[in-house]
Amino acid sequence: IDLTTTLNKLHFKTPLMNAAGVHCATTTELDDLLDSQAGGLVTKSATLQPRTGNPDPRYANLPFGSINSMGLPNQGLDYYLNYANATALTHPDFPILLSLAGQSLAENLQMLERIQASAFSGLTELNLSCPNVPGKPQIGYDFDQMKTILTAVFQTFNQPLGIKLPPYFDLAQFDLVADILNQFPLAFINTINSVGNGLFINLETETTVIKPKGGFGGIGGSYVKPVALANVRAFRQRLNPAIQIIGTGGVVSGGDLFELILCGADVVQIGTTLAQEGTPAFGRILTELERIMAQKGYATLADFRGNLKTL
Ligand SMILES: C=Cc1c(C(=O)O)[nH]c(=O)[nH]c1=O
Repeated sequence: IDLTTTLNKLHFKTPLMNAAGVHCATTTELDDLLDSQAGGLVTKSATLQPRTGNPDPRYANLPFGSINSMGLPNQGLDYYLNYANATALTHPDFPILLSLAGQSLAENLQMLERIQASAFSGLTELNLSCPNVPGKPQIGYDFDQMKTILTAVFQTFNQPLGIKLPPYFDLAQFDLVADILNQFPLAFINTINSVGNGLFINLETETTVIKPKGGFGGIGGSYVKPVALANVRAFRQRLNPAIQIIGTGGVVSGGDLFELILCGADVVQIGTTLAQEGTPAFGRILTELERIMAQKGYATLADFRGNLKTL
């Protein structure tokens, strides 16, 4: 069984990695990912300066997933850029993605210029879908702003770039967003980010379970797998084949991983499952995938990638 895959110029030994924001905010967490069976890693979405984020409790595990309103806590771009450049020396072939979530176009352009001026040779993921910074609407739902940002970004940045998208729930929106994205030389899209602004209640105490934003937060885990499958499938059907897809959302088992690849994902990320199970989740899920591939007679991921059949 050959589990290798590529994303732009990066070669992945396995198609599974962390989702930005989970187990990737500090060098300790990032080194943990390096030593795991993950095929690559992505750093916590960065802003130019460090941020402490929203007040606790800002994350909760739920019966079928998780809710979070972290508020973009991170160590600042230079911390992650330095980690990426140091790791490239010790692990030259390990794929590293830098995630950015600037709070303005100017901040995103400043960060891209700093990355471009550095020795960084990995992939950059521009997060257009953070649902948890109070007062900041998700760029991914403002199509004019998304177009403006992508135009400016591609005038500034000449390294491979992908974007992290929020989930969409309407076929006309898939058409509209894909039409915008197909106008740009994107290396990849990553879909989906958490399903924004859900609410979970503690029935006993009649309270919310997280503090920020009155308890509203991004939903992840099994709850969102049908949404992730649909978004990967819809964009694979609509996007220029040169734009690859990272599939994220609701992956708990090897079967879930298989399904996202069947919808067209080139690489798959886990967030909630990694938060709950730790890095052993990578080996468990990959072993389950290999068993399914062997049972079905598939030797490589390309044997079934994107081959979902309809009735
Ligand atoms: C970058 C901020 C994000 C956050 C956050 O830091 O609150 N949570 C998410 O579920 N997705 C995000 O994109």
